[in-house]
Amino acid sequence: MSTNQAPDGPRRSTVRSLLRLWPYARIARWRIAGSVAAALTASVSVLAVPVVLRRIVDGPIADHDMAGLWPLAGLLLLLGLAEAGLFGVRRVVVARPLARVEAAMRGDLFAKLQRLPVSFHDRWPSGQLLSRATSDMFTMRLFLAFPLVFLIVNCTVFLVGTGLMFALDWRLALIALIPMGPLTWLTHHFEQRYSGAARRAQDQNGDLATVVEESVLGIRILKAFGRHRTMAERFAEQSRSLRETELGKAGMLANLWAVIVGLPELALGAALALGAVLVAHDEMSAGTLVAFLSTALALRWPVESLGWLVAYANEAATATDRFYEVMDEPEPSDTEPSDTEQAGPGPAAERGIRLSGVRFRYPDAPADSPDLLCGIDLHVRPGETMALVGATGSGKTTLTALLPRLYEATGGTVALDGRDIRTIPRAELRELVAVAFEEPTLFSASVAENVLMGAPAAGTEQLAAALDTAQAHFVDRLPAGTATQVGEQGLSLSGGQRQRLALARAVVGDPRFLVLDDPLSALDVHTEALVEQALRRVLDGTTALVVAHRPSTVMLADRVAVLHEGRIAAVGTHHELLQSSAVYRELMTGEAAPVPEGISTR
Ligand SMILES: Nc1ncnc2c1ncn2[C@@H]1O[C@H](COP(=O)(O)OP(=O)(O)OP(=O)(O)O)[C@@H](O)[C@H]1O
Repeated sequence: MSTNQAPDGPRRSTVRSLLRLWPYARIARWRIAGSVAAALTASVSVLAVPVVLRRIVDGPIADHDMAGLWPLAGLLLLLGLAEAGLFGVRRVVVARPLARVEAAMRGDLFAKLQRLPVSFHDRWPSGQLLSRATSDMFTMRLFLAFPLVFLIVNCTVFLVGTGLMFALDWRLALIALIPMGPLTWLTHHFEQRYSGAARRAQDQNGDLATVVEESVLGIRILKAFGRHRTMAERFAEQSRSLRETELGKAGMLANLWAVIVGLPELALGAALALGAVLVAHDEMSAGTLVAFLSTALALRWPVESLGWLVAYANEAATATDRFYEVMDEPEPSDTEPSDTEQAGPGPAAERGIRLSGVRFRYPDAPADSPDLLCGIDLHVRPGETMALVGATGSGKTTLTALLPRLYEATGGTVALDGRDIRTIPRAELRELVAVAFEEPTLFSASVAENVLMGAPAAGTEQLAAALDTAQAHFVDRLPAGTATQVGEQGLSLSGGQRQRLALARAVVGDPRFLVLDDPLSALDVHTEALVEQALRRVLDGTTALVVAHRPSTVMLADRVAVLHEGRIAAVGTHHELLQSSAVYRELMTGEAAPVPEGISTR
């Protein structure tokens, strides 16, 4: 799916999208209602001004009664103060709870991202997710704080003010309202066009975040290859597209604004001219004309604000859509096992890891390509270490990712100790199977926190043992030992050091099943030998599948499985396979002919 395009299909309804904010907005419903009440009272007090003005003009001013003027002038002042005070109250009432709403939405989005399968993250650029968790959240919060309140308040004020104008003089009111028809049509038309542009801008914002993130994370490569200029150009281009979309939005809004402001002014001018004629013919009092004028002026803001309120509502609806595009993603099912399935390990023959007829293809693989894995049958006996070898790109990493259900097999079954992994609760499965990938990922946390991620309940002794197994003694020389913070993604450590910490993380929980994806690839020969020695002890007590590229890693295993063209082509010991499997021989030695007995393959 393209994540930087508005989804196709029927045009979405702004109102329906905004209604989806309710589950979160309800956290602050009373505060929002209080805010609406305060703003409404303030606005209605503004509408009381023309009524008082009429009394002043037709009363004390017409009668030259100064004594009668002061109380009414005092009332005007009070109305002004009430309006200012209530608008202040509105801001205070709503600010804090809306920060809570935003925090709740962001928390749910983050939790959802953690639960979504790896295949989702393969599809979605991280910048798109980042912008949904930041700028979109801000847009939604701001909408609840201001535009939502003003949409309700301004519509109410408009209706009350219109009623007041009709009560003052229906002829003038009719003239003043003539522009409403064209304005309604125009706003509807604007909303349709603006929503497309708003979506485009928010998606482009996400793309821009992706470029920034990639260039920051890949800064070493960019510098080393002198590609920072190319990246800067890419950034400038994305930034230009975003600017053009934003300018387009501003242009649309400016055009609407010109009509929204201009048309009512013309109508008001015509109403005033008629009013002046009526006053001259004594068919209307001067006070009524003043009151009508000030009512019409008080309605200017509600009408003029319509453009940006509709625009902002649209942005918030788009942000809501983008938020729910992630929240609505189906999560992998975590089937609760039945009693029989929970009964524990199956028969002895079924113990260990068993893959039967396992098929797999990536969702975005070309339709005419064969499955990457097309019928894998493999049994790793309990306590056995099985090495998995195969040409580069043959699917070894993919196969290992099926065990902890990072990807779901598209056919066949994977069973651990006789239990289909789809029936094992995910949390339990992740405890049973520990993994270390070729690309070791560390987090901005201490060494200890990174390693203990593999077994949160483990103590310092297990931590030390795991570091020892992984030959990660370099930790002792770090400034604060295991409490040393490793930089973002562990970039302050060398590749080999990161790999050893990842290995320690995999073994710290003493897992029942261990999956290692070429765990020693970044180590020098000396360290590799030391890690191998220690690893041998760990592998003795566990059932393991180890992806191996080099004979030295293969030597850790009891048996070797050869992955070739989506199937297990051969299984046997290293020496057996050197004799019997041409594919294996070629992989290990680069030669297809049998290797004479006694010749080392290292
Ligand atoms: N997330 C993904 N989405 C789509 N295709 C993928 C994805 N990950 C890997 N592939 C493709 O699947 C194939 C197998 O990849 P995999 O990483 O499993 O191979 P491998 O045998 O581990 O390779 P290597 O020995 O180089 O590590 C490759 O052709 C790769 O392009």
